[in-house]
Amino acid sequence: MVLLARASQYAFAVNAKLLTSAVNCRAESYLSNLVRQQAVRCFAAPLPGGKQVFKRTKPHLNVGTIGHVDHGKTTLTSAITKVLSGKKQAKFRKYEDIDNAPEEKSRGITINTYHLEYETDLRHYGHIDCPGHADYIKNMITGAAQMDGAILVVAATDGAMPQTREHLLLAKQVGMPLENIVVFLNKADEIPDQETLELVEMEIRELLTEYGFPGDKVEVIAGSALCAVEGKVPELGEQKVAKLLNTLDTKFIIPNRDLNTEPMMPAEHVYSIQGRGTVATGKMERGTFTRNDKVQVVGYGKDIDSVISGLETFHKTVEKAEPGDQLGILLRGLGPKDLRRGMVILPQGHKHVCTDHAKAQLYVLKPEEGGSKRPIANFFNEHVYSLTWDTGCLVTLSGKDFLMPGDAAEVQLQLAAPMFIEPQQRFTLRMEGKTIGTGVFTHLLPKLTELEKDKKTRKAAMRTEMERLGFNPYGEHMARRLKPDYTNSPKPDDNPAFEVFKENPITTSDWGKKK
Ligand SMILES: Nc1nc2c(ncn2[C@@H]2O[C@H](COP(=O)(O)OP(=O)(O)OP(=O)(O)O)[C@@H](O)[C@H]2O)c(=O)[nH]1
Repeated sequence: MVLLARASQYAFAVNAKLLTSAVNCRAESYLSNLVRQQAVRCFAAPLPGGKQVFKRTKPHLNVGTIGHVDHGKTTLTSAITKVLSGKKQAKFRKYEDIDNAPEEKSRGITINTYHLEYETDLRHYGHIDCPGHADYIKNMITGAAQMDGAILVVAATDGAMPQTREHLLLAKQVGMPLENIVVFLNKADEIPDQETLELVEMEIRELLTEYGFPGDKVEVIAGSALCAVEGKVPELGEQKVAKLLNTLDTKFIIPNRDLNTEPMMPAEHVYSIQGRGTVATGKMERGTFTRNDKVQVVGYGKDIDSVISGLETFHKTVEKAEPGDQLGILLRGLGPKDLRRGMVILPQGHKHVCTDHAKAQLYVLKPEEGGSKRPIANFFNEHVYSLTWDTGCLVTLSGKDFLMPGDAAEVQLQLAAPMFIEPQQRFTLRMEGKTIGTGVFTHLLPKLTELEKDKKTRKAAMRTEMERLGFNPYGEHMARRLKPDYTNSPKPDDNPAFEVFKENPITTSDWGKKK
């Protein structure tokens, strides 16, 4: 019996190690095969020695690289590990180790988020390298949901580009503290004159202020990630990366970590290990989990009971998972089809009720904020992103025919499935590859009835709306028909949704509290 337990312990330890390296890889189908193959091998030849235990010797913070495609996020991630590897505070990751999925290699872009750890003299960091390409914004959002702070990478050769703006908005939307941002003005090796660098810096500071960050106070570091990786021009490379790390250590605050509340972890990825169970990875939002805790996984209309049979962070066993930890939770008895990204792990006996219907305060972005020119009509179909989940949703308005870009209003969202929602939880609305609105859920409403969910009922409601208005408000031409008039657009001071984003961000400790 003891042997069996030992064997299974080894198997999980080794599987989990391989799994964590799998977590670090990015093509999921490729990975699940890899994990399965390796799992079989591990059972056959368990390695002696077990697993290292994660020791909390330094405060932990989750940071990540965000910014426009090709501005150098992955190169900077690699550069950080190179600089710290010299002090044995990180394992050096080459560029190819980070963008290692076949499609990433062939296209030369990041598609999935990549998680790694490093430490400085003062802190332990979980680092998430996010994709910059607009097509992979979903992965960026789930990656950003786990960050406590962001390194905005802007190529000095290009300046601010569309995803620089969109990532700033999304970073803010996930609720990271506003002071936890630093700008790395990359590719400074290609800019011969100081004046150009200063101009780009000014532009970025204005942009930060526009999005509600303290633009005049944020540290902007002009340097070159490539020089740091290649060990050239240290005053642009290594020294600037060291300065960046110093900023993370000294300027970034550690958000309030609430240990004494009901635990909650949204799953960012799900991996299955044949014969052992399923692992959900993600950031522990609040409370604590330990091995053998009885849990329930909720979301997408499911609630499934399980038991935590293993907890890991960055290849090491965790005895007690705490808020902020980037975890892999092995869930006993669950298959790969039981779980999916976006589901949330709660303790059994929790009081949370998932719903597919909620009231929210929505701000519709203007085109110059990265939004669309199209107004949002009643019964409009969009896609909503919150925590690590995303699903289709229908927007209903009250007392208004349309929401124009620049408008803020109370709306109701009818989701395609019951999801984990709490008052004050932030969300993003996207349509046709564009972020068109941001908001916060304010009230949970009772689940939709079968009649309300019925497609025919919804189509009939849209038809009635068209008849009432005397035209079709759902087509693309609406942007031409209803020209937004920004003279009536609420100013930041009287715009309640905008205010929500301006005020102090919600900390993890607020999330469990019912307002
Ligand atoms: N000259 C110069 N080139 C750089 C620098 N940093 C990165 N690059 C180059 O810029 C290109 C893009 O770099 P990546 O690190 O892949 O950019 P990214 O932002 O991670 O791209 P995505 O993840 O796909 O959004 C690569 O060819 C890098 O070698 C730098 O400091 N100077």
